[in-house]
Amino acid sequence: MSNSNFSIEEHFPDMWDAIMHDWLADSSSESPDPDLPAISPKQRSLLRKVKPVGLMGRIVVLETPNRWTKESIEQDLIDPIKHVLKTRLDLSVSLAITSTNGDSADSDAEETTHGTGETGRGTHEGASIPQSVATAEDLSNTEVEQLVTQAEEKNKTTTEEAQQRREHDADELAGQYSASENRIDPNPSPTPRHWTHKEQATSEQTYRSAARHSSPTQPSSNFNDGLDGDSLLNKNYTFESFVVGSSNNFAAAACRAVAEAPAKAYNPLFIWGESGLGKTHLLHAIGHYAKELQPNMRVLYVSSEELTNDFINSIANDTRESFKRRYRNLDMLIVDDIQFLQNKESTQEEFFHTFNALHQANKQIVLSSDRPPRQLTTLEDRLRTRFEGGLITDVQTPDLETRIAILTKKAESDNVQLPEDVKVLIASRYEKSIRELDGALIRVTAYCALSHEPLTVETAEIALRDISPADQDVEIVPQHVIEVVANYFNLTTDELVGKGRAKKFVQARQIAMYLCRELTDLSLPKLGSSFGGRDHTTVMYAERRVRESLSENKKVFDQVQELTQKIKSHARD
Ligand SMILES: Nc1ncnc2c1ncn2[C@@H]1O[C@H](COP(=O)(O)OP(=O)(O)OP(=O)(O)O)[C@@H](O)[C@H]1O
Repeated sequence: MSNSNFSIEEHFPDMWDAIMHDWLADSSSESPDPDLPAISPKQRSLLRKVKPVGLMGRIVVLETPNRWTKESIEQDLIDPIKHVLKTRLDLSVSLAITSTNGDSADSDAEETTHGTGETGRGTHEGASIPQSVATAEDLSNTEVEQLVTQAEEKNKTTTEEAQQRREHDADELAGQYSASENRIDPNPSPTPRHWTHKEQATSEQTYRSAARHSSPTQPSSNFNDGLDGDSLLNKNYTFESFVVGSSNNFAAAACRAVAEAPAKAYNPLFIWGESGLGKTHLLHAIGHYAKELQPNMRVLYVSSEELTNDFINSIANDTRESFKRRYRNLDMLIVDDIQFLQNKESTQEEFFHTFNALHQANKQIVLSSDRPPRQLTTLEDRLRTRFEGGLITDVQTPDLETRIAILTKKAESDNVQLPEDVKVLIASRYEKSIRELDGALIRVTAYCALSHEPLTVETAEIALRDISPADQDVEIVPQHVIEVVANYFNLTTDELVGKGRAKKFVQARQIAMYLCRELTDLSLPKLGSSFGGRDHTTVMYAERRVRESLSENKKVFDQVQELTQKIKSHARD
């Protein structure tokens, strides 16, 4: 098999991570994909505990931390998981679930179903495993255990191979893939699915995406966008990956101090600054570093939106006590984007008590916002005063040198060879937000990979033409974007911003949200309200989804480029 062939088995753990991540994000979004089954909070928490061991033939081998989780998944989630894998990978599979604490033997399969003729038997790479089974129950316990061993062995080998390949593959760019029996989608649909994009991706890009989910040398173990266990910390956001410059050195130093001496240095620590300047990154970095220094530390990162949802659910499900336990039995509580608590009175009330309980117990609290506490005018005074009681620090727009350093770091971590002059070009154009800087880097590398062009200033110019700040004197408002995108996809503007969940609406809507985020300066909540009063998290989700597709799918890339041009000329008219 050529190095550039795409094998589902080889990439299965990463694909599982990405698919589950999407499913979870989708299930809490306001306009969930109708193709994905709805899941309850309990099912979400169960899914988070599943580790993909591998894909063996048509059997997906999954590991759970204990028997209870395993049994609950078998009871509640087998069919939804199969459905999602079928939808996303066009793969009909059965699931073999095990638990790590050795109790799988008494909880899994029905020995009696064996040899009935219903269950096909075959060999896979010399090992005796079932080829087609209707459900996980068709497997015996011994077979499940065998599968786990085989899948782990296989993972080990493919991970090593992948690592070697990556070292040689930097120049194997888009298009150099060929058909194989393991191709994901032999009949690509007119609207490509996420993993169809992967087929088109370069081996380098495949790993770029994989690297975002797992360490390059380790099999992936967790799907939540690289989220780390119960703390919900994103593994990519560490101090090591954070570039310190004059715009953020005070904030970064305060964050380190808090991680090194929680509840001693500054409590609470309040970080504020405009969108895309690294607040969230720093919050996660504090959590990681604190846990590195004190592994038993109980750290929790939540956005204020999640905090609000948790609180509302605790009322709806009558689980106030467990809410309190979750938030008060912590050593460090990190709450992002606290400005979204404004106008949410009961959540503010509850948070006030949580804050007091933690503070009095000498536990660390870290908060972020898009503005300083005194400008959180609709927040209750007593909360604002609490926030002002610790250290307040801000992050500012980075200078050119820092922006170049950030690009260098990002390119390195994505295994992209970025020439110095291209770095300077991008860094000197995108000054206001590091998210924008990253977006520009993605457009440039995606353009070169997808069009087989070398990465040069000339190709970067072409890739960035439509988002060049030279055009930023044109004022674009969401209505421009909505009209142009609706027209482009043959929809009415009402359909575009409406509640329709058919794929054609959802995809066009997500692209429109992405373009609004890129081409306007409006805040997430404002954009949410431009799209039929949706929540800001829906816009965030749409943005992430389109960003991912952009670097992996030529069709989406071209659509976004073309639409950008059309929107700008529409705004000029
Ligand atoms: N100094 C930095 N070094 C490396 N990457 C950075 C730095 N600052 C920001 N980033 C990256 O820029 C992107 C946006 O940063 P982040 O999400 O932390 O911004 P934010 O200030 O929380 O924005 P928002 O208020 O919109 O949530 C992330 O991918 C982050 O890793």
